[in-house]
Amino acid sequence: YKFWQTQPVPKLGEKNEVVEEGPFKIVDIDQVPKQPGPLVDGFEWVTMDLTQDSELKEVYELLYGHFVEDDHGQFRFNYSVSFLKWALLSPGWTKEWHVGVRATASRKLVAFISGVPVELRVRQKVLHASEINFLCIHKKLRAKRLAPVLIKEITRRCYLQKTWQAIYTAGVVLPKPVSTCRYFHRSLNWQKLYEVGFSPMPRHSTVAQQIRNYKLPEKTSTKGLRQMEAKDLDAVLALFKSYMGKFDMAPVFTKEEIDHWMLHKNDAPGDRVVWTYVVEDPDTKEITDFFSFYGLESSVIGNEKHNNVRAAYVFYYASTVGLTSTPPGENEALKTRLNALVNDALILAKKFKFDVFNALTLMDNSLFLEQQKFGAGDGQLHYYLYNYNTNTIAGGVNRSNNIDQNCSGVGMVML
Ligand SMILES: CCCCCCCCCCCCCC(=O)SCCNC(=O)CCNC(=O)[C@H](O)C(C)(C)COP(=O)(O)OP(=O)(O)OC[C@H]1O[C@@H](n2cnc3c(N)ncnc32)[C@H](O)[C@@H]1OP(=O)(O)O
Ligand SMILES: Cc1c(COc2ccc(F)c(F)c2F)oc2cccc(OCCCNCc3cccnc3)c12
Repeated sequence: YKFWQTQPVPKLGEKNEVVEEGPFKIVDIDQVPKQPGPLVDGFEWVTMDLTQDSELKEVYELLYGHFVEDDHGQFRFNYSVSFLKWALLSPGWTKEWHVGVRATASRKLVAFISGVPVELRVRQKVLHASEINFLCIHKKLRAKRLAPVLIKEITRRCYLQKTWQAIYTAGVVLPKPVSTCRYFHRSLNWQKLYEVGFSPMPRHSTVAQQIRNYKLPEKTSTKGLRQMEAKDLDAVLALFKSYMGKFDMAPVFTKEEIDHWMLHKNDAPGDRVVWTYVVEDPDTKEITDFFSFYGLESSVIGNEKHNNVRAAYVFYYASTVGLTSTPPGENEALKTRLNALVNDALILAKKFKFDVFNALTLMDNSLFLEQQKFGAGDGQLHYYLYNYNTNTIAGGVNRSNNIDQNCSGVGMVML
């Protein structure tokens, strides 16, 4: 960790004594360089303009070929252009935080890192932070210590905008996870997941038996369930605010952010990214629950029958049933309600042709994962905070990496 031990982050290995939470360092903005640091010869810094479809397409192509793969190099995320627009042009975005590296001669985009602003509550403190994602270096430029250069550059640009903290996730262990969640998957199209090599055939089972095991009803069952509309914004905002208050770490969204992150715009060009449903009590007309999921494809590398897997990911949700101080693990009403809602979400995701429904062990997900037939994945997602000393937050898994019914303190879903 030659680079990370120079950074304002906790050291790995330090025993977890309780700390007073706060920044590691107070930054003097006058000391922050006004210009980027040097890049290796033949390459130059660029600030992307992602309002230009041509530049958005360049980021898409870079990520399509060079972003996160699974350990066996079988799958690679395939973030769509409309997904990247949604993720990177969110309320308060600035082009300064869309950082690229181009080869000077060819103009080819060879590296990228991004940030978008988020008001992030960590226990009782709200941080004006940057959500860092899409760090990507072309495969031909790997292992040249370019990542620390990119990280230092986006740090400089965040500091110049008086943003002293950041949140980021990674599948790799770095100094030092604030929380760790585990991947879970619920098959929707078992045969395809088997054919792409994602789902193994359990011993003594058959394709027919597996398909039967994951069969879902045609219709949803929750009374009053319907797609979210603009008229629901205030109700969803209020419900989100009170539900998310129970987690140690969660975003504080404005109405504009609920609109952006939850509401699909029917006239938006390109493929749909987010699906949000509300439950309207037929009598009181009150919005008692909502849930959402986002769509993200993974390219299948080297499979003659399929080149994509369509995955839906659990996004945010809330239920009035969960607004009690009862510990979630003891809130049978919440467990019942969430299982009904997620079962409906599975039915809807299958209707929208998703092959798999993915979830982490964060929020109150451990209340439905087993009952809804999610299987544990071999991936883990580590959460990190930059320049903020934080006591560990429960990630919904225990020391032996199994579901912890006491749920999780993580209420921040990263894309
Ligand atoms: C206040 C504002 C602050 C803003 C910034 C907050 C921090 C943001 C931090 C970034 C959040 C990103 C969130 C996401 O997007 S996570 C997804 C990251 N992207 C990928 O996995 C895509 C495929 N992989 C690649 O493109 C490259 O392998 C990357 C770019 C990942 C590393 O390139 P490369 O393989 O050519 O290595 P190097 O020789 O240049 O550099 C080696 C150094 O880099 C450290 N490394 C390796 N992987 C990661 C990683 N995922 N996060 C942080 N650090 C990482 C590594 O420990 C070593 O440092 P040290 O061990 O010597 O110390
Ligand atoms: C990723 C991921 C998986 C792997 O999913 C599949 C991969 C290939 C398949 F064929 C398939 F069917 C999958 F379900 O299962 C998950 C379950 C829960 C959450 C998951 O990813 C959380 C979103 C991660 N964002 C990408 C990322 C990762 C690391 C750093 N920055 C961004 C995942």
